[in-house]
This record gives sequence, C-alpha cells and structure tokens, in this order.
Amino acid sequence: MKAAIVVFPGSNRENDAKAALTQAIGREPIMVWHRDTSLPKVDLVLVPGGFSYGDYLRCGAIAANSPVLREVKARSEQGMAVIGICNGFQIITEAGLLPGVLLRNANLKFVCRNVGLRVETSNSRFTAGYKKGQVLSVPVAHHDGNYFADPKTLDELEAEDRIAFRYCGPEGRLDANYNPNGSTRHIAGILNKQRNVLGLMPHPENAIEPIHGSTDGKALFHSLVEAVS
Ligand SMILES: NC(=O)CC[C@H](N)C(=O)O
Repeated sequence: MKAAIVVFPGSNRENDAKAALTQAIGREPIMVWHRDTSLPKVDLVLVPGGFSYGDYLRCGAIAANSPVLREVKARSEQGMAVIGICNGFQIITEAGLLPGVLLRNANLKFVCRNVGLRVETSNSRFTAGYKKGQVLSVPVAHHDGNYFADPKTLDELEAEDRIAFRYCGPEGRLDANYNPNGSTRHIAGILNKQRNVLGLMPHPENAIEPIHGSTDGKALFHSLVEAVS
C-alpha cells in the first residue's frame, strides 16, 4: 500500500501521521506540498491536522482551494481513500468531499484532552478493525470542531450508516457533558456516500504508542492497510 500526506503552511500533525502510517504500512508515506499540482499514484491520501494558513478566513477554507486539493478531490471520486483528521476534516469538508461544516466549539474554547469515542460502524475500510459500539479513548485539540449539518443531511448520514464515530461518556453513553465541542448528534467523524472518504476531529495518530496514554487509534491505520493489501 502507498500513501501520501498533504502538507500546508501551518500543518503541525503531519509527522505524527507519518509515524502512524509508517508503522502500519511498513514504509514511509510520500509528503506532498500544498502547491503541487499532481499527486503521486497512491492508495491513500491523509490530510493532517494543524492550522493551515493560520486558520485565516475560516479553518480549512484556504487550504480547500489549494492546487493539490483539486487533485485529491478528483482521485477520491475515482475511489482512492482519503482521510482528513482535525484540520484535515475541516479542509476536506470545505472542499466539498463531505457534507456539513465545522463551527466554533459551543463553549468558544480550545479543547485539548482525551475524549471517549464510540465506533458507530465497522463497515468501512477505516473502521473495519473495530467493533460497532466499541468505546475508544483518543485526544482532541481544536477550537472549531462543532459539527453542524441540516436535519435532512443528518438523517441521511444516519440512514446510510455514514456516522463513523460519536463522542461518548463511560459505557458509550451519549451525554452532552461528554460532547467536547457541541457537535450536532454528538458526531465526531463521518464517511462520504462511497465510504472511501473519512473525516474526523479526534487524532487517532496521537493514540498509537503506550507513551501516548492510549493505543486505540492504531486499529484505524491497520484497517486501512488490510483493506488495500
Ligand atoms: N489540531 C487541529 O488540527 C486544529 C484544527 C483547527 N486549527 C482548530 O483549532 O479547530
């Protein structure tokens, strides 16, 4: 399996993502600069977290219009896997690969801590390594993670089993006290219709090694490798 990571001015999790992918795949991903107009032939593109273009205008809005994103979008339409993490989720949503929008956190504060995450579907190449209903501990670090979409879109996401992860409390309970940013219906990550694009606010690449305090993110990267090889 071959992977690429897109790097923007202001990205800051690209090396964590690189470490996670290298560990899972057994070879290093190709780092692609935002100005590049062509993408190498890869099976997966990861759009990492950070503060692309300083979060000016709106998180992810400028990066979504970068030359390389046009290419990522075109390839995703042909079936290539794309994962956007945190700022990457904001970027691919702004670019129209996923529905909805990430708004300012409901309490207007930057939130940086581990959260409970409930796996809502194992029917995707990203989540096949988890059991539906499994509860994970994965960190979040953002100020614009409040997922919002109109009720019709939300109903469609639910009906098509496209909600990948929800924020949850102990035993997978859905509770406003455990929703770190006010996301509608506790949504933490979603899939596109074709199920080859995943966007999520939490950082699975920062829950890989025991020293991270959780290794619950590891299965996501390993699921991807198994789906492709
Ligand atoms: N860690 C991140 O990717 C942060 C994303 C974005 N800059 C935010 O704060 O919402």
